[in-house]
Amino acid sequence: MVNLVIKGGTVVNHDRSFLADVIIEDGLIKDIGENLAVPNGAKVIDAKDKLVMPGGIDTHTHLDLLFMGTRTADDFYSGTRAALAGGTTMIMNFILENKQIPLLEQYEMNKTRAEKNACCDFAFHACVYNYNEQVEKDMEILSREKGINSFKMFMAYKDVFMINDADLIKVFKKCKELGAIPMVHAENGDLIEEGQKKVKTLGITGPEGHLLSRPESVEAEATHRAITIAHELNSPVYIVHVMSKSAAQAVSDGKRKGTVVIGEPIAAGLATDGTHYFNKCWRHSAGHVMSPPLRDDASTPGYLMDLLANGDLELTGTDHCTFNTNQKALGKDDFSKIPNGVNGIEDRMTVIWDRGVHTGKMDPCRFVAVTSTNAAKVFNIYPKKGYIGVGSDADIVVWDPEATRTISAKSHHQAVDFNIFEGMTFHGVPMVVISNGKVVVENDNITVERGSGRFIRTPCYPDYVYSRVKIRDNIKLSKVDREPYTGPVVDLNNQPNEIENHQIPNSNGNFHNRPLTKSGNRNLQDSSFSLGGEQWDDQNSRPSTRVKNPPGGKSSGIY
Ligand SMILES: NC(=O)NCCC(=O)O
Ligand SMILES: [Zn+2]
Ligand SMILES: [Zn+2]
Repeated sequence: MVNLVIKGGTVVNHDRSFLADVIIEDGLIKDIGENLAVPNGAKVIDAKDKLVMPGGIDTHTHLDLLFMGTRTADDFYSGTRAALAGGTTMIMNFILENKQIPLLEQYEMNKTRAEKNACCDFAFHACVYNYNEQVEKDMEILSREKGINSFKMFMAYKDVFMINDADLIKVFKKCKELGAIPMVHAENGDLIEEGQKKVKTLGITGPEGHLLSRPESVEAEATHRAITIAHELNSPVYIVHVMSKSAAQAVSDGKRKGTVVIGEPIAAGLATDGTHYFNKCWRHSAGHVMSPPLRDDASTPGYLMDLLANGDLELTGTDHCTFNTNQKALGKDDFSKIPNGVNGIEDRMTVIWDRGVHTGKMDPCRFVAVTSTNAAKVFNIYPKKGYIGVGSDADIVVWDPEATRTISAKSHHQAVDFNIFEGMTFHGVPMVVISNGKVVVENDNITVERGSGRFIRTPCYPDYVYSRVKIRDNIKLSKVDREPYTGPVVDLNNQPNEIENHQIPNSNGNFHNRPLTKSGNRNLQDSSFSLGGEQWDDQNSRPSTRVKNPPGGKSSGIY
């Protein structure tokens, strides 16, 4: 049965745009073409002068999350309803429960809640806090049987969610074995702890302390570390909420070096900044507290948008994690107790259109790529999602590129009582939103059904991420064929006493004078000269010959 015909609009996909009608039947796109006949009984949506685009996919949400002692203002119902109001038709929510609860149980809890309440389709990312046999088994079941292809680790939130580097490496390796995507919240948790102590010692207790204790370098260092680990393991890595210029630069550098790194800026970081932390109004200032913080370098949003436009950053989420003012007030006397998180689920599409397309930084095709298609590709659900094509899910937004929306907590559909974009006017507004073939938003009327959203499985080994990884794994290092060395070899037990007064490092890298042997030579039998497979030069104590020299003179950075 034909349900809907979208007439006369410009269809915009990530790769091209063209004038066409779109016919929708049973939740799927049935036909696309010019001047299609309207089948009997079909509802017609007039899209003249409008754009017909794949509904947005928000890669990063926290709905119904208990965090820092309190539960988010938005649950799966209010959050997905607001998402649809803004033109987002699918969300990807983090499963983030108390780390004592096994991952599989966390998954079941979240799936039950979402299936009962979500109004749009949803998928999940799981979070991993450490590595052991149980976690390994759960990761296998989640990815092979339960439809989860992404695992997030926190390099911050010390003593709560933070994972150590050794376990982080193990999780990266496990993800690679499973064809899953390791994601990281990249901030140095140990340095944040130091920063918080320092800032509090100065008597700073207000929200500005949040920014001051988490400087850019703390985000950039962890971003660089995560990318380096991925590079050396030939693993992909997904950096969630890239918030600063220097972290974004680390992502760009990683890409240029050939690492498969996906950088995700969020609506907040693309359109507002950390100068708000210095606002005299505590409520206003605390309302912007999130981690990593918005940056007080006011050129940051424009810079992040530039990188999103040129491809260095790949896709967008919101990190929608909302707390009302009375919840933020848990930290009224101590910034480190302010629940972290801001809104965006409803605002993202409009914010990115305005700051990205309306400014001329990106074209509508790139907008579709960064708000929908690239997410579908990265998480392996393309072209079911993220594409206007025959057979794809009918998740569609009819977009008015010229209409404007002034955002306010008074009129938004998010449950939270604060909006970080309060009073800001943006171009680009969804006129009609179609979710699973049903009109759910039309001229500001929202008609959603609690529990109508479906769980979308994200299969492992997305080509978009893994095809390069697989090819590179097949490029084997080979040794250099050469004639064996047949010349003399120094006898270490019978050397002239030429290093008598030199200090040489022991195997810990400490320096000490070696005792002379009876023969008057240094006793070199305990081989302090060999550190980690490297020969050491006695004169200036640095490696002189790399024993494990890679073939062809290549360093380990072959990618
Ligand atoms: N980002 C934030 O401030 N809150 C949500 C948890 C997280 O993603 O770190
Ligand atoms: Zn995070
Ligand atoms: Zn988050």
